[in-house]
Amino acid sequence: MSEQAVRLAGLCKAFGRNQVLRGVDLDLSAGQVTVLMGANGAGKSTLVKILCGVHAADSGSVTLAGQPFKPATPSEALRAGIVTVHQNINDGVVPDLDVASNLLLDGLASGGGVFLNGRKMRARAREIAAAVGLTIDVSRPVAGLSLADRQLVSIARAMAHQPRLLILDEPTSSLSAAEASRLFDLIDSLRARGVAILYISHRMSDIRRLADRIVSMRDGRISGVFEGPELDYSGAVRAMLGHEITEVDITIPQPGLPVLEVRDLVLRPGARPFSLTCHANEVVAITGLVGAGKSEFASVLFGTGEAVSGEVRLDGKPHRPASPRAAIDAGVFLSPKDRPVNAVVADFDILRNLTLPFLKRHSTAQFVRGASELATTRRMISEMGVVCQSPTDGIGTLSGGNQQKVMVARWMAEASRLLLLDEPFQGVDIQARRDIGHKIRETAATRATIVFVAELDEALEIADRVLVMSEHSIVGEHRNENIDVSAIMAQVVDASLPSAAGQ
Ligand SMILES: Nc1ncnc2c1ncn2[C@@H]1O[C@H](COP(=O)(O)OP(=O)(O)OP(=O)(O)O)[C@@H](O)[C@H]1O
Repeated sequence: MSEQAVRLAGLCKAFGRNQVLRGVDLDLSAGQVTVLMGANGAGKSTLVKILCGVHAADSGSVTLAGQPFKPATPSEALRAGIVTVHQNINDGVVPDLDVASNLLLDGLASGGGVFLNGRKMRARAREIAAAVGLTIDVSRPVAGLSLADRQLVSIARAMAHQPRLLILDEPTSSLSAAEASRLFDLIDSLRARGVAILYISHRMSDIRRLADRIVSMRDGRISGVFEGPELDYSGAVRAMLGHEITEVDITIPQPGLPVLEVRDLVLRPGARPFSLTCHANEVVAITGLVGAGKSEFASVLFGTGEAVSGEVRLDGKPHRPASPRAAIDAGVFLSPKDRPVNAVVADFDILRNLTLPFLKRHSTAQFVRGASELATTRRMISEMGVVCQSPTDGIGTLSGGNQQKVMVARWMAEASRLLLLDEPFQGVDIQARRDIGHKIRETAATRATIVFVAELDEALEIADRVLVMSEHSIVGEHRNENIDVSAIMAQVVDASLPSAAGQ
């Protein structure tokens, strides 16, 4: 039996009238990875925020190595050895500072600052970065880094401490497969050194790779604990949902008329030209590695990027939007990836966030506009299963996954010709993924052509066709019937292989 590092007993927490934690009892052991699973809004991040000193519990207790533990601030928790990598990436870094300052910040703040000059600081920062396998110019400002690199900086920063408990809240959602695998190796080595690890994720592949034990949470309570040599993954999912997962029904329709026609498009100098056609009522997925050019393609269609050459037509007419506004007016909508950074307006409520792009379309009379916005918002909250108290809740009071649902819903509330969804399943739980998948198919069947960017397993769950992108070009196209997954995987990693099906 491993040594018990942290014990939570009867933890309760409410925000106003919203009782979020309802008596959580949980033990975390040294040298063990406990995966915490729970639907969006179940209370996972709130639990984490109590452990790391962001929130205080209303009642209940935490014991750390046998001693009562009630951190009043995040730095107090950090000094006690509780290291947290948060879901919202900006919680773990200071974007205005450079990488070196971010990596050394906690030492400096706690009086451990012995770094007299910039050269020594940078050398120490490089050491910290190298310890987690991060190779990056440490004098670069964090604000200019990709989300994945920012996350690695926040992880490296956390590793600079001697963690007793390491908490990772959905750490892989914006990492490439190679970056995620590096993180998993790191977790393995920390586990071997006796660190207790609490890992929160909606990704089954992460869970299967890492879990020694799975704890399911539902409605603010622990609803199941699964351990032993054979972990019961389906049992854990059932315990977190309270029911079986409902699957998306895909009946692939005969393609309608062409809506989007792309001819000999070159996304970057030197990239291979590609062509494709997407038809009315079709659901098309694009999959590929991080950096393959999927988001760049979407940005060309949405007027935020430009191709080197080639032609795009929408309903037979040339489509070269000079701005997102021009794209929206032509009926092309884009829900960008990394929505916490790229889309959420933190100061607005759900209603304003949801209706923001369409303010002009709602009636000009103030009271009518209010009523129609409210009705749309209520409908989307219900259809997407957003867990909230009211449409006028501040967006920041929603759980991460529920914010994501609102941002995807934003673009499904109005009719479009072509709806582009970049990573619509980032941060959402397994049932929400099916619900959004269902909504995508329903929207396509009634009023749009949908092109979405996703992981292969997500693509196969809901798309009519799967396109593979590599090195800024489409290298494979597969109708989602009797699909050969290994052939797609080969194309994902090797652009030189021939396409399994022609255009
Ligand atoms: N600062 C806050 N003010 C008000 N309500 C909040 C606040 N933070 C969280 N909540 C509410 O607490 C509930 C649980 O949110 P929490 O972020 O803990 O969920 P979660 O399980 O981490 O979900 P996800 O998988 O979506 O990240 C939600 O209903 C959310 O609206």
